[in-house]
Amino acid sequence: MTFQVYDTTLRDGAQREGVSYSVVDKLAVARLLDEFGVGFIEGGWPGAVPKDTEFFRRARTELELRHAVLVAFGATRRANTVAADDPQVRGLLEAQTPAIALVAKADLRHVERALRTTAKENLAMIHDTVTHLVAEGRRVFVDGEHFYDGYRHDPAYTASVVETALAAGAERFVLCDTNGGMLPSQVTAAITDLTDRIGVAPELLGMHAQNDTACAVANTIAAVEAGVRHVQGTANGYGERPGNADIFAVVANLQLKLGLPVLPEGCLEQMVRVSHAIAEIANIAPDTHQAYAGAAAFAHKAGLHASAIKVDPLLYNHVEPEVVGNDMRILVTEMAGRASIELKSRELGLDLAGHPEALSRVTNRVKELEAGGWSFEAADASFELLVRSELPDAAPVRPFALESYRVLVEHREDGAVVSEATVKIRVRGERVIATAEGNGPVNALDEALRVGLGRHYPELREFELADYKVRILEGSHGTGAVTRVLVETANGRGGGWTTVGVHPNVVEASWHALVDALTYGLGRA
Ligand SMILES: CC(=O)SCCNC(=O)CCNC(=O)[C@H](O)C(C)(C)COP(=O)(O)OP(=O)(O)OC[C@H]1O[C@@H](n2cnc3c(N)ncnc32)[C@H](O)[C@@H]1OP(=O)(O)O
Ligand SMILES: CC(=O)C(=O)O
Repeated sequence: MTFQVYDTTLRDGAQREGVSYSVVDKLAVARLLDEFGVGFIEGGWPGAVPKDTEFFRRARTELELRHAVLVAFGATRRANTVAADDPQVRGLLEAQTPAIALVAKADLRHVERALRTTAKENLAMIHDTVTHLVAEGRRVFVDGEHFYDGYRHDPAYTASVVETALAAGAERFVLCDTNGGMLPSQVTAAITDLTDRIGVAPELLGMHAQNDTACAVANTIAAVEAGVRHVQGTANGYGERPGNADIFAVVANLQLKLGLPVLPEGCLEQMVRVSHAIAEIANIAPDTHQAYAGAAAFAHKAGLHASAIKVDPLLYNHVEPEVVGNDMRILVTEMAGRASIELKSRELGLDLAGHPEALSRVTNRVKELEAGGWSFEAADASFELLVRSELPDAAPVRPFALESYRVLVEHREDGAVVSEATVKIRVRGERVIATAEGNGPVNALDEALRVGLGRHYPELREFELADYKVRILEGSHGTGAVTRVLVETANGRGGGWTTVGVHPNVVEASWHALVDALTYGLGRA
């Protein structure tokens, strides 16, 4: 039986607090999920949510899916009605999707207290709705809401819900951990007990796990290990409350750990791109530390890790990052050893392997500076300048020598605050004095430097101060507080670099970061 990867980013994922997709967003997310190779895309609840109705209407002409089947989601008919006459069920057919997912009550307490109907009528609601939709030519999935809680409370009744749905023609019965309270061992036990009790083939079952115990991915994998062959999840784990099973981690675990080829060839490598693109559309900052897809998923800080990675990257990576479209990165911090510095330098195109003394000097310097509040982790450009200054053949060309700088901040009578900076520098043998105004002292200093250097370095015009971050670091060991400044510079062609400066005085800290930014940028230009 074919393994089914079923995505519900556009339905359950849209139930996450703060997410609100437009129809255009939903179409774009569906295209991305298709590129990732999922087999099913649950697009929303037509008839209940107007945007979802519109999504399915536009999908008919605007979506060309290569891998996925579009699924409309809804509920069984209401109690004591006829499925064919239920407007909500009609809405599902009007979406004109090849497949429909029905949420059905699988916990007797919900039947009696939320639906306020009888055990028997709930089974009839499921049976009638499934047979009606199957007769209309639809593939039907039944999501058994609160399956696990219901199975604990009254296993015989919950098992009869599963039997009713499958007997009515449902393609899969999906075991939902709706409240997300299960642990993997409990999932395994329930599935084993259910299959023993009613003799259902586990391949006919699916798994839908909410993440309230932070076990959604683990619970999904446990279900697969118990024989389930349909998994549901959402991009980046978006979903109601803490979310859903992250479909990227689920699929990667299935392919790379259990050896199940659940995606078409070449699709797993799309993971990072698709994950980040969907985060962008959802307007949620990508989770740097997300397993597999996060920017830090293969980032190594500890010196000992780097020393083994130098021998073989797989000694400290559980898989090769490239298989999910990610990259390994070495972070340079106070925890770096010589191997970290060597590997990071290699990443930047600088070979320190043949310069053991320079390598030791850079390692010691990084440790010293980090102890004083510097941070090179996010400031590759400053790190590169530090390495280059230790390599005779690669030493950075300093574009100017400083004689002095001065910054004034003027609060005028009308409330305007203006900053003015003057720099006195030597550029290619010439003494230059330049003054400029800015909306703050750092902006004024940056402008004054550009005025002073502009005639000799016209390429400076392309550089732009893109971001500026300040952090006050509390003093320790009897030292005063220092200020750390990170400056991000854009090169006007979509690229950029980050530099760092540290000093008790914020202007001086900024000056260091600015000078590094210009030195690095001009060196590259
Ligand atoms: C576990 C999940 O996440 S399932 C997905 C849930 N998603 C959503 O709820 C998002 C979309 N929902 C909606 O737009 C609305 O809730 C609607 C259109 C579905 C229903 O809206 P309303 O008719 O105003 O009802 P309301 O939301 O207050 O209550 C739901 C009704 O559906 C009934 N119901 C709940 N589950 C089911 C079910 N599985 N089968 C049939 N009826 C159900 C409830 O008993 C309640 O009926 P009542 O009005 O007679 O009390
Ligand atoms: C269907 C669903 O989203 C749930 O039971 O959690």
